[in-house]
Amino acid sequence: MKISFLGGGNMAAALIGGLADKGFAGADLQVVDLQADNRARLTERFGVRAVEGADEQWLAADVLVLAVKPQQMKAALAPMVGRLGTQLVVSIAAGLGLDALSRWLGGHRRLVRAMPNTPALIGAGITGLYADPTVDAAGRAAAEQVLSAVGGTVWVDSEAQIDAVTAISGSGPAYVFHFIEALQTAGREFGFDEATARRLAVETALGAARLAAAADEPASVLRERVTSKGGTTEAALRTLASAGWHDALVAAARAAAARGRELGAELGKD
Ligand SMILES: NC(=O)C1=CN([C@@H]2O[C@H](COP(=O)(O)OP(=O)(O)OC[C@H]3O[C@@H](n4cnc5c(N)ncnc54)[C@H](O)[C@@H]3O)[C@@H](O)[C@H]2O)C=CC1
Ligand SMILES: O=C(O)[C@@H]1CCC=N1
Repeated sequence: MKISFLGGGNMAAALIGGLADKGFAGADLQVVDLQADNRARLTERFGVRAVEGADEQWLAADVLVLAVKPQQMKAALAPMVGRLGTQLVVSIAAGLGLDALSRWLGGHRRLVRAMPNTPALIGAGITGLYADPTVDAAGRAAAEQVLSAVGGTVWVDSEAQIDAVTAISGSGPAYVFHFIEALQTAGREFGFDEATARRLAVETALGAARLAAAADEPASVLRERVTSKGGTTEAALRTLASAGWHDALVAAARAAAARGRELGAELGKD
């Protein structure tokens, strides 16, 4: 399978790194990026061909991955109109709907929306996928193969659910990093040096996430098991409850989903 990337930024580099780890040869991967330094970095690291604009060789791939920012997408797709054949096009852009992408590609419908996340950089991503109903099983399998190079994959039942995936796992690493930042702040306040505060916070997040992944019980049961009656955790959780922490996170995810829909509506009307 030959894969070409439109945009060679953070997410494209993570995907290319994952594919290289899975045994994809540099010769089967290509990138278009406007920035010379991004092109040079990707060629040097992974041996991929990187060009400034979509030429025939770049287009002659089985899968084209759209990895530019949503605001850059329409202009980036314009040079491709009328030049696509049977390629599967996989967009990882937040918000942008299949109808807008298809229109900007001159009516191409062999399209999949995917929403990965930055842990893809270390092969620990999770990606939501939704295919245009016209995409066949082979097309779905190809999209899944690309994204599973960097972690798990989940197919969703409706396109709207891609905005929900964006809100939970696409943006989610930022919520977790914020949580780590807060625990680190507390660690520093207690007098630990930066490295120790960081280690205590990060290992806690990592260990708890691994335990949650391995356990049969829901997270609520695992939480209760940490919480001794009249103990320290109870005091901490009472403070979180009075600060509305749980509801704030749910509201944050709702805001992310709403922003995804808004981006789609704003940009997709062109
Ligand atoms: N950063 C994240 O956590 C996630 C991002 N996404 C989506 O991935 C997409 C890419 O995001 P990042 O990699 O973070 O952005 P980025 O800004 O790192 O990469 C975009 C790249 O596209 C290039 N570019 C811009 N216009 C171009 C054009 N007309 N032709 C060719 N190349 C062009 C830029 O030079 C840049 O290198 C976005 O649509 C975003 O919504 C999806 C999941 C997670
Ligand atoms: O913030 C964003 O719009 C992108 C999509 C998911 C994560 N980052």
